[in-house]
Amino acid sequence: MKVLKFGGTSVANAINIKKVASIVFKDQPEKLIVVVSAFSGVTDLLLKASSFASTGDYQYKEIHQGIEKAHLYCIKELVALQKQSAVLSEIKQLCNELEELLDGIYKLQELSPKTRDKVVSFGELMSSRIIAAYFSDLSAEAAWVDSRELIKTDSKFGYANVLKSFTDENIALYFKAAKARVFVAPGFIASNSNGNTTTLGRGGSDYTAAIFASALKVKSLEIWTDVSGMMTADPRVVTNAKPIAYLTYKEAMELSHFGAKVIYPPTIQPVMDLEIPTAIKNTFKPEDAGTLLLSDYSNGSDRIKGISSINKVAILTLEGSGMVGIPGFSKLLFEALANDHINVILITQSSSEHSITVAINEHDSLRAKVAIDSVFDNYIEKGIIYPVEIESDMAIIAVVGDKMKSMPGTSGLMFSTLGKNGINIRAIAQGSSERNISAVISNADIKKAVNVLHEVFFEASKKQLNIFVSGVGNVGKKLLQQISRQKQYLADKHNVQLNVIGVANSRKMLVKPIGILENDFEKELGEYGHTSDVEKFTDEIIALNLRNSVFIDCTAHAEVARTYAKLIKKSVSVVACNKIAASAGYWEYLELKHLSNIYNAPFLFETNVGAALPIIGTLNDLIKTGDVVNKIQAVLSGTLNFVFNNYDGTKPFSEVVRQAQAEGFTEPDPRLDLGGTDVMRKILILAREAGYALNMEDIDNNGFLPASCFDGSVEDFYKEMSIQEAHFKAIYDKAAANGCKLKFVATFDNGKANVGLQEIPENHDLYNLFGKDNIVLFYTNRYPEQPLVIKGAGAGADVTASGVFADMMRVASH
Ligand SMILES: NC(=O)C1=CN([C@@H]2O[C@H](COP(=O)(O)OP(=O)(O)OC[C@H]3O[C@@H](n4cnc5c(N)ncnc54)[C@H](OP(=O)(O)O)[C@@H]3O)[C@@H](O)[C@H]2O)C=CC1
Ligand SMILES: N[C@@H](CC=O)C(=O)O
Repeated sequence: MKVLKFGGTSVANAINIKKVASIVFKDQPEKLIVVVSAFSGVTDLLLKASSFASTGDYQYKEIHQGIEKAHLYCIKELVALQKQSAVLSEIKQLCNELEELLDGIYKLQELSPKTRDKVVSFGELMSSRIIAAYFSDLSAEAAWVDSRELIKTDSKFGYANVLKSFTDENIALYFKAAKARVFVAPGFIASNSNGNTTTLGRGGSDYTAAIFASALKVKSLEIWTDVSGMMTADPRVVTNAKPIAYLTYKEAMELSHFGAKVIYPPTIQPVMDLEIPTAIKNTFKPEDAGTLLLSDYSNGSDRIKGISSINKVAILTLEGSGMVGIPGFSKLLFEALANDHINVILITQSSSEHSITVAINEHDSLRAKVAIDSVFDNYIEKGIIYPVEIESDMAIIAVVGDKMKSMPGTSGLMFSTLGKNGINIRAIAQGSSERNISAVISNADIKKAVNVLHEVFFEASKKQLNIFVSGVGNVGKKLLQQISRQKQYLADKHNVQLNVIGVANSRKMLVKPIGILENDFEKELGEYGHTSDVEKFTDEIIALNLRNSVFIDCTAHAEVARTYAKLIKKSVSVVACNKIAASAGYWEYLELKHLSNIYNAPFLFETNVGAALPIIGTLNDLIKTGDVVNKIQAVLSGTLNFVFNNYDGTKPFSEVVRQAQAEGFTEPDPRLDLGGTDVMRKILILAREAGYALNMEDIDNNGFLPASCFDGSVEDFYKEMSIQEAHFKAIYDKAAANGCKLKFVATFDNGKANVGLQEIPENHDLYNLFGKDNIVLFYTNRYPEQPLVIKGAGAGADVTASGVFADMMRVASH
């Protein structure tokens, strides 16, 4: 014998009920009990109607009519015409009874739990009658059975307790004598010793099925629903959630208590006691394996089977010296809550016994405070206990799995993952069964928390990186192209999934949680983007609160650089080719590095010096391994190297500069390159990364541009450079006459830094430097005479974008 239960959407309408029939009558030669719940939404409507009636609101009539119409319509859709009249009159009669009951409530304007149970029972009574009539139409072996006659409870209306042995005996006797093969029984409803209808709690149809299953010690119980089993997480929150093939009863109990709504928690106890295999299957995809609940299963090593959460929780903390070492203190606390019917979801007490924290439903929090404070008012008056503190807007996240007790490191992984993602944990609880570790966190973090934990426990194979690019000019655009080209490779070979979620330029910004197509970003930005606003862009990133978020700054804008601290404090990593932050005031630079450490969000800017050349990374490695940098000599401007490599007076100086700009080597404002500011920033960043506390003001700039070039706009700058052509020619001729090349050199020596144009003779390390190349010579304790040299292309959108990309991948593997 088997028990099958169909609920909610499985019995929403005639089409779905036909699907149920195809499952029930498919190759099932054995006896079956089919437990059904009310048609989808009907229980809510019945509750609403009774509540309207009790407040004297005539709308209950309309609801009643709607319910009647829907049920009669369903009969016409399901049952053959010649067999309809019997069931139509049965349902009509039930509808009349229901109407009389509602009229009575309306007249008395009173609704007791007993009457409410009676009203809601009509949902299951009608659905089961109709389905039984339909099944009888399909097979002569089908019959209706009244669960109220068989399942006996106490009189706790709304949530009645089953009188187990009496019920078991009743059920066994009944089915021993019954002749049909397929029995259709209403779920959820039962009766007390006086024959009054009781109910088993919302979702109680699952429980009805389990009661039948355990009373008859059936071979299996099947709970048919609209999902393919219990999932590793709520699929509405985690897109990669997957069905769990096997669960122990205890794991299922933990998951269902903790918000996984697939099975009604009390259902599990009766089947667990008798070790009845229980399958959770999908009516709409019967071919899916679903989830099988067993007492134990030896294969499978997943230490965590699922992640669940409860929202809208408040935590109450009772604290004070008055509770230390006093027996019975917690009893008083929990009695106060119990007396006020307040359910406690989680408890934690520090071993110092100085505080107890409990989590409860948010809507009970004020009642709980009043109840507890009044019990402890004596202690509060004496100042040895503080009044209860309430923290609302909390949520509980739990990881569940039997095997975690035999595998160390589960809680370590859980908490470090939450920590790495900037999720603050307010309280922790782990039952002694070691089957569930729960943490209380802010409600705002719950989606992110479930996703990051799902990623580490179930998707170890793919890490999501959520990318926001500010600045989509030369470098930003190239970066998006590179991401687009490389995405599949990274997903396949490195298990990193790149999602570009936001882009912005100075005019428009767009944040699109489902992702922006990198190759189409200009179109999307144009069509759907809003007016750009640096603050709003970062606020949206923070509000989205996506795991592994990385903000990429490809602008040259100070306002954008000013947002880093705010982002890092929310655990958003920052990758910048914009040099403004790392070359701002020393304390601002240090603050960002410090924040990056405490919030565990990388702040990376390798491209600030020498584009994609591994200069900052190499310097960091030297310092980390104990080397000391004594001197740096470098050519750090791609623009200036290009200009002086290409200028010999045959073409005007200003035109060579224009060419450098057209090639994408210059800053958005080329005066920063020509005036030496860009190189000052770079040597400053190197000195700082080497451990020296320098500022821009500490650097001497031996510039070569006449002061007049800095007046006016960028166009004025180009005009002025043409006017000053003779000045540039003279500088060039003098160097050439000395057999030298012109290089704009940056030096850091003995704690001091300077930049300036130098004539470099042929035998010098800096002489053979072509095109837009950069070179850096590090003189350190380990490299005292022969410096460590890094040389190569030091500017250009493509190389810079690749350096930014590499920093981004460093964030991914952080
Ligand atoms: N080019 C190179 O070789 C290297 C460049 N870098 C750095 O890369 C950065 C970008 O350079 P590059 O791509 O050449 O510059 P571009 O001028 O080509 O691009 C700058 C981008 O920033 C956008 N922008 C400006 N202000 C804002 C703002 N407030 N909010 C959002 N976006 C804004 C611009 O928008 P809009 O288009 O609307 O003006 C544009 O999309 C610079 O900081 C530079 O120092 C670093 C190493 C090498
Ligand atoms: N404008 C810079 C680009 C890289 O930082 C340069 O010319 O080197």
